[in-house]
Amino acid sequence: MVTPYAPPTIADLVGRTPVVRLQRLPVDGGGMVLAKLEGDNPAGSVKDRPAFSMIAAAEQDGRIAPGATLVEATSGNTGIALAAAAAVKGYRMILVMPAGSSRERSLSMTAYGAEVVETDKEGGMELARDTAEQISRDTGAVRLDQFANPANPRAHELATGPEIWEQTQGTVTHVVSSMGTTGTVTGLSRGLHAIAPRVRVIGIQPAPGAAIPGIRAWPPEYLPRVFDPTHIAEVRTVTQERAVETTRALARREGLLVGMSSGGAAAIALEIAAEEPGSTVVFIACDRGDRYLSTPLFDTAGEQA
Ligand SMILES: Cc1ncc(COP(=O)(O)O)c(C=O)c1O
Repeated sequence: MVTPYAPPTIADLVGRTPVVRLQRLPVDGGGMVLAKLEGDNPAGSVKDRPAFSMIAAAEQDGRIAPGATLVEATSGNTGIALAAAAAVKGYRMILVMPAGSSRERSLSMTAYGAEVVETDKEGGMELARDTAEQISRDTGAVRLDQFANPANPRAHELATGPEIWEQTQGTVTHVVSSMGTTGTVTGLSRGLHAIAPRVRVIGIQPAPGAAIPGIRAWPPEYLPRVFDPTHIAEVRTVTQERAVETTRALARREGLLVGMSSGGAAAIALEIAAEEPGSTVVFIACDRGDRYLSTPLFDTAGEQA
């Protein structure tokens, strides 16, 4: 019997992102460093996985049906991913984000048909989260709440972690992931622990005062509910300077145009590989650098290449 042609949908293209080996950044006699390129997801970031997973879970629970309105607080990538997922599923999407995020981000969201509500920059993500809650109370819009929704880490537990194991043919020794909602680090550490408990998963947060889009060192009262440190070996901090420097080096010396949180994770991955000869260190490259071209991230005019 001939199998009928079944072309993939956009949801089918989420995940199975490539892994590439760094070639020119120095590891000084240490291990190998690999980047998992989450910017290759269809809406451009690691957040495509939880966006499609949270909407699918809400549909399965009967919390939403086509025509429903959804609301979410987001620093950017989740909003873009949710806007894409809501567009193809037929939901109205309201996204709440602090003012001052890169212009590409809000334009991408509105291009997908979402509505963007900007909150005061000084209030940060905490105010955006409180505002999304208020909109939900006032209008009945359904909150997906990526900070508390188990479908966020589950997407990484079921896919991102096992993918890393398979793609490295079981040689991975360390995985480095920067922490925003902490869904990626929590989920992939669970998924990897189930297969290979010896793999060390390292979370990255910004050093005090560092502004790295998408990641945060949370005050205890705002620590995301999805956070589960059980299988996270350690949390390291990265300065903004090192994150920026490494992001630029990834573009100029590796041909990898990624965002600043990816550069922060890469800096720590290089540090670990230098400490551990024979290691295979995978870092999560959360999104693509072209999402930041209107910001100073790659504005190196006058600097030495
Ligand atoms: C650029 C960027 N890096 C890292 C992260 C962190 O991912 P997670 O929320 O899974 O911790 C995010 C999350 O939105 C992000 O947008």
